[in-house]
Amino acid sequence: MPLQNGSDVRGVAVEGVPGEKQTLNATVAYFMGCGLAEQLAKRAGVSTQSLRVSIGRDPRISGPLLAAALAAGLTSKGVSVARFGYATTPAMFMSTIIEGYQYDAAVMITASHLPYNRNGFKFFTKEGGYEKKDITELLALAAEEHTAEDAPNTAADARYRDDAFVLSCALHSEPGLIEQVDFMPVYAAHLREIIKKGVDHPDHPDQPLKGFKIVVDAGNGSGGFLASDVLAPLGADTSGRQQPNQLECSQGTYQRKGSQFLDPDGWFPNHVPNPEDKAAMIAGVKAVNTSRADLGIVVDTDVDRSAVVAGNGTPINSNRYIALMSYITLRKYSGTTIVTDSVTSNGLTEFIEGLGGKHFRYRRGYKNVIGKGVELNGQGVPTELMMETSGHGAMKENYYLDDGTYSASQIVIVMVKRHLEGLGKDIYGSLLADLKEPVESSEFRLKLKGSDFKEDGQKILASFHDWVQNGASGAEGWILEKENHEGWRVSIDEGEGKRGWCLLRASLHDPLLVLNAESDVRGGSCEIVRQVVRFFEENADESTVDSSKLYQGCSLEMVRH
Ligand SMILES: O=P(O)(O)OC[C@H]1O[C@H](O)[C@H](O)[C@@H](O)[C@@H]1O
Repeated sequence: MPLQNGSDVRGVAVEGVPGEKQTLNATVAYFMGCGLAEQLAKRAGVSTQSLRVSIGRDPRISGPLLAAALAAGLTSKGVSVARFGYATTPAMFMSTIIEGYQYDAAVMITASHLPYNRNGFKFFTKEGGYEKKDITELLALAAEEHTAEDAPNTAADARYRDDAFVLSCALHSEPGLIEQVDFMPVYAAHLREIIKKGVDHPDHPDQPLKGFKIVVDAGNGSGGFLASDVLAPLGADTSGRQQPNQLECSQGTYQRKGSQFLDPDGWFPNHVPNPEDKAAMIAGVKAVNTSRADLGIVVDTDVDRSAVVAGNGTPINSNRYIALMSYITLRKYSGTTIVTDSVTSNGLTEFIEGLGGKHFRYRRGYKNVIGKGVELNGQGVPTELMMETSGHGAMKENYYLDDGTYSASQIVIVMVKRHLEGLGKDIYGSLLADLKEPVESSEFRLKLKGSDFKEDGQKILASFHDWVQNGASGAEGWILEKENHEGWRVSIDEGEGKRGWCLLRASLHDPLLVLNAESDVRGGSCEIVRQVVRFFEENADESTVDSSKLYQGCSLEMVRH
């Protein structure tokens, strides 16, 4: 897809800097590369000439330009660069680990599940993803380079003409330092080994998935290789229906239904690849139902998030996905702690505790969730799984890597092993029977209007705390949860032994307050929201927050289970 004067590369976010959306273009990517060269060389105590960095990208339309600019910045300092083309975020990290490759650092160009015109960089060394402090240091180094006298003098004029800028950089960079590397087949082989070892099939160890139909919905992101290069070579039927009379007519040709949207297309023409997105999950369910598959796998653009669909068509994302991964983890590591984000259902805690595990309900943000797991292990608290309702999940045994591929592989392994034990192919009814789900759940995102939105949001949250604690009218039977790591989660007595909850918190990245509510009774979610409306009417100034969404009726944003 041709780029138009770089207009498509605006609004880039650098992962790891919550709330500070960078307006990056190729010029900035170039300087990011210069900064990265310097930062890594300093850390490793080696010259930039001996550094090796890999760059991958998802199919987002401005990816090639940003990759070229980043590579030009790195090579201008003498760093060797490997360009992988389409890749996934977990694959990029693994390029720092897998023998024979072991790059000093890896960069993924992606904005995860966000639309085609958004971009971000994710940086890795073999120690893991960059933390906020690493990004801050990198941005400072990049900014220094930007203002340095020896910066290419074309930068200023070309700022808004990124393609021209990249071209001029390319002319100055040393092509001998850039190598095109076909890494994804290596990574796919690594994943196949994980599944083979995990299943350890007594009869056909190299084809452990023979006899299973598994379909993938990659949403035209980078995850299509899972069907063709991982599952199919292991013996799975990834196409679905076998009978000619069941083929579906599409655009005049008969096609086998099954895995879908496998080809990378940065415009995401079918649905945004995102397991949190209803359209994406509906598409995954449809693929499983029409192909009568045993399992469906739905991934986001860069495949650090995933969800699955059970053979009976039940979508397993959010709380259900965490529950399933908790079951798998607790079978291997009994009694372990599982860290999740803050909006998980009460039923999930009961489920984890029922299996003998401990649930640490922390904050939103996968980096926060994983970081807490690392911290707990450091303190001697065994913590094997860290997972968000968004589909981000990491296991200690997998380098604490936020890896949707690994989670989905674990589910494939368990399904096959259970089948070998004579327990059938079902992974829903039998494994999640004890997971209590709320009757209703809802989420409302309320805009903070002012320039001091952070402060305004904190003030509103403080009043909400007092409003609940003082038992204000409307908040009778509302009790602040004992552990609150962001905003205020309230446990709500709904009568007859039933309990709902709501959480009011500030969004991680945007000027928003977010209200989540779950209820154990029909109409209960609306009732909770009605009380929160009362709180806003009495305590929040209309000029600082737009709470009108709450009035627009619960029905719009409420999901009935
Ligand atoms: O705080 P919010 O606006 O709900 O967003 C929070 C979410 O932002 C992104 O999607 C991150 O990838 C998630 O890890 C995080 O949980």
